[in-house]
Amino acid sequence: MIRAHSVETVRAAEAQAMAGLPEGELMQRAAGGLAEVAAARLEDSEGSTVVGLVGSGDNGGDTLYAVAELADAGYACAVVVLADGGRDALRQEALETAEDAGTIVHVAADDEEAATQVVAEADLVLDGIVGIGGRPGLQPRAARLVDAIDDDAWVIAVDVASGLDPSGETGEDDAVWADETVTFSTAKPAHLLPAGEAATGRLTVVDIGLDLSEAVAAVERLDYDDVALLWPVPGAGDDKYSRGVLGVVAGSEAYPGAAVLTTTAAAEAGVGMLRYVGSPTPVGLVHAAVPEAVIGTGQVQAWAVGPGLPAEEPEPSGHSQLAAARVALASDLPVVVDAGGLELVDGPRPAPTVLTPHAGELARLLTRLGQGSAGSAPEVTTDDVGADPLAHARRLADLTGATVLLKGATTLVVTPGHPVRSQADAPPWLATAGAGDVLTGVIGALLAAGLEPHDAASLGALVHGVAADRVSGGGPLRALAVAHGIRPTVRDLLARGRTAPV
Ligand SMILES: NC(=O)C1=CN([C@@H]2O[C@H](COP(=O)(O)OP(=O)(O)OC[C@H]3O[C@@H](n4cnc5c(N)ncnc54)[C@H](O)[C@@H]3O)[C@@H](O)[C@H]2O)[C@@H](O)CC1
Ligand SMILES: Nc1ncnc2c1ncn2[C@@H]1O[C@H](COP(=O)(O)OP(=O)(O)O)[C@@H](O)[C@H]1O
Ligand SMILES: [K+]
Repeated sequence: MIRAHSVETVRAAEAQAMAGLPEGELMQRAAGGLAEVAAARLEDSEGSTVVGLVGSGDNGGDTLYAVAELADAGYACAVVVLADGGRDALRQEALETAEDAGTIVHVAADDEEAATQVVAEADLVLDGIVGIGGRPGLQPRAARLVDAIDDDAWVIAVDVASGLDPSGETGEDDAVWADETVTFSTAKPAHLLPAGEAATGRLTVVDIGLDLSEAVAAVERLDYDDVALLWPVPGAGDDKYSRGVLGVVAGSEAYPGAAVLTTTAAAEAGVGMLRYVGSPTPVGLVHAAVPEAVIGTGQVQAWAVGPGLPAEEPEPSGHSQLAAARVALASDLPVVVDAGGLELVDGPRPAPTVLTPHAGELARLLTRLGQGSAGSAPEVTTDDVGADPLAHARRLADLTGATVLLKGATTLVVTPGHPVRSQADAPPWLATAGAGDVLTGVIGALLAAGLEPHDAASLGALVHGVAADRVSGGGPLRALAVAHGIRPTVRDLLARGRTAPV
């Protein structure tokens, strides 16, 4: 699992570590790790020129010491001082170390043209303008210099791409767009959340010896090795009932295919048994596509409700299905709710619940629930959710007490009282009709097996994304192929856990 810690948590761990170390030791470790990564990238690209953009804080200090090491190693190095107050605003010791190693120093406020030219010619740029002490956005001069960076240069953000909100709460267009971020001891929330992830680029964590083992993470991301830890694997004493029965209420006369996608995905995820509740057309399709499924209601351990259910009043043949959906939602069993099922959600349920909206569904649901309780709450639009996905997912989680899985390129899983999980495993090809129905089936299978909603949702998102990536192989995919990709994906990810890491 990749963990990101808040700025406050990192600063506390830093203070604790500093108490037992000589002054400046952490910065030396950070600079050493940074220089090592930078040298490796220069070697790979056969680059020779380095420019450090240096702000007034410790992020600039890291950068100056790293540039000094690179200059010592023979690279042609310069720094551009962006701090208000020029050279005087910097740590003099760090600046002198860089200069003594042969680094050329430009002060942007004194000669912006010369600074711009040296930036434009660099093969590798170290962004040390601001780190975790940064406020969102770049000052105009910094923005102009960042604009001058050559498209072919390799841009390494030191700790956090300058201009981002380190907490990843607010998005910011005016930021350094890094190819890679070298961060220290732990990721920061901006690295894993939609607001900062794209500007972060590849994330490299350099250990500088901060102890965060007891610290609560702000954001988590499951990785491949977590599958073997979390996936429900049957034992010799299990039978189909003990492994978990999933009831699926999905598909309709209008959208019969959703029933096939959801049940196929649940079957591929290895559910103990499947019950399917629907009207005649989807029943016929499920019979043909998933002969393992038993038709009709019965005892289950969890429900998957909603893919392909009409949001409006169903055709007469769908009335008993709609009633089954309402019974499932009113039950004390775990339920994953998607698509049309979300229209039936009117507040907290007293049982484990996963709600899986995309941005538009989340906007509609928040508008409805907000207006239901306050009477005059403003409408929430899809654009509002897109601009601040995490805050809106949190709002629905707070209103319902449920786990909210907000779908997108980065899928967020928000459960009150837990660190946010953020999964970015899928290729953009997954943005295709029916892909969400597959996800619902996988999460339903995991709930039926007894996983907590937070784990079921995030593990489901991971496996769904990895399956899509395999099926795509860089090209188009269809939702049914993703459903059929779940089984080999889980098999291979489980096998990873049984062998040495590769
Ligand atoms: N906390 C830690 O554990 C460690 C931190 N280190 C480094 O120290 C950094 C944090 O250093 P600081 O606390 O000095 O903070 P920063 O270096 O991130 O920046 C703070 C300075 O930048 C100014 N500033 C903030 N936002 C700005 C903006 N948008 N435009 C222009 N100026 C802005 C502030 O007024 C302040 O003077 C980390 O990111 C990391 O690079 C490392 O040296 C080693 C260990
Ligand atoms: N740009 C993207 N990159 C990767 N995955 C994406 C992207 N956009 C959407 N997805 C994923 O594709 C799926 C789409 O689901 P959904 O919107 O519910 O479609 P449908 O309702 O047609 O099944 C979700 O799992 C979502 O996270
Ligand atoms: K930075």
